[in-house]
Amino acid sequence: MSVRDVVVHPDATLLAEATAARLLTHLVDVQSHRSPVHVVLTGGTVGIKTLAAVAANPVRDAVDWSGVHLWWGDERFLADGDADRNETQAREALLDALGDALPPENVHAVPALDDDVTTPAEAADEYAVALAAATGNTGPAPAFDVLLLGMGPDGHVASLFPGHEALLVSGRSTVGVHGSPKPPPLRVSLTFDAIRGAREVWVVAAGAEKAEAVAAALGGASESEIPAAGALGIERTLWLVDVAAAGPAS
Ligand SMILES: O=C1O[C@H](COP(=O)(O)O)[C@@H](O)[C@H](O)[C@H]1O
Repeated sequence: MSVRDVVVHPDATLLAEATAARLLTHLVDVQSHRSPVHVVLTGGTVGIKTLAAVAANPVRDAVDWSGVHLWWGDERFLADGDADRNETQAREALLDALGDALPPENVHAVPALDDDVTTPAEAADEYAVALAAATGNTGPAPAFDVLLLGMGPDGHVASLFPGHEALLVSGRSTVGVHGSPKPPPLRVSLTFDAIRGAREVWVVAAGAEKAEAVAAALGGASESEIPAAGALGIERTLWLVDVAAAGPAS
């Protein structure tokens, strides 16, 4: 049976540091009985802060990064190296610091806008092929070991926004997103099918502006209203929040 836990940390900095410590320990634990390990990264404020905290944590050297594959839950459809790409921010926060320990072929960035890939749908299709290849083409996406998700104040996770048609896409692992209410408007996202194929889903959220969405998601809101409510792991769904995001009841 899937378990849901909520862990509240004092502030955004401690939330990021505790999430980083939790992630590193979890990777070490999983590597004691399974390889490779598939991790899905998130963009966003706390997501990137968490990656920087991983880079600064000495336990990162206890992880065998050659056996870790990194994916993204969503990406802003921009040119390679654009400062607003989640990949660019993740490279600056963590991947560059890992250096040779992390083989480049283990880093599965969402295709960027270029001469060959000109629409979010093309990028999504290419990413779906990469995801399926990682399963040996036996399924649409790996059973991710940990899937990290930030959450916007509107309750969006990855690039699945409230009321958006991308929420309804099923039977495939990725979707091209047009008209994102948060800039940039063009994005690529994992679908709920791919998200819900993860063993563990960790939603990280900080700040009072997220409190209403956290309460709604945990209080049984529909996923069309609050997409974070539909982000569930097969074995565990973990909500990692700070006091402000947990709201007055915490
Ligand atoms: O645009 C995005 O926003 C969300 C949440 O970001 P935050 O700054 O409010 O924490 C993030 O999860 C997503 O990956 C990103 O593309």
